[in-house]
Amino acid sequence: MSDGARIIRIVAAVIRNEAGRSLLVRKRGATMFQQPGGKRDPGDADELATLARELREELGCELVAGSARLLCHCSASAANEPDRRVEAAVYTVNVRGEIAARAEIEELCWIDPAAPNVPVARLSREHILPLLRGASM
Ligand SMILES: Nc1nc2c([nH]c(=O)n2[C@H]2C[C@H](O)[C@@H](COP(=O)(O)OP(=O)(O)OP(=O)(O)O)O2)c(=O)[nH]1
Repeated sequence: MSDGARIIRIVAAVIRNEAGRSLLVRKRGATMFQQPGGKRDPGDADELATLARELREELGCELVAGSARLLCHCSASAANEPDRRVEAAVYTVNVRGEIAARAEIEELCWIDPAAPNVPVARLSREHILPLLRGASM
């Protein structure tokens, strides 16, 4: 596989509640929890359009316009495809509406970024959760 084919580009969301816990999702058939989000579709105007669409599809909630802040760009081996790397643009966002597992999402979990009590995919565990520790963004 060429280097380009090995890379999966995604846009990912950090959603936090009042207690500072962060929302992770587990897809059907997967064991690891990861950030809500996904790959850009050809019809998406930009990264935030991708994020808004994925949040609607996966969680049934709406991205609050103007709330997204770029947290980081990061990369790790992909959770569900070990021979590939995932490269992510990660945004902290506010959402509106009730959050519920939809489509291919089997389980939701609000974790303490400093002490997740579920198995967490590498991108989140190594790069994203460390940025959230002690911060109540
Ligand atoms: N969404 C998301 N994907 C992640 C994370 N960490 C990580 O390794 N991945 C991997 C899992 C998958 O191999 C790939 C993303 O694929 P995906 O299946 O979530 O994206 P998608 O919803 O757009 O895909 P698709 O079902 O439309 O094909 O990136 C993460 O925190 N969030």
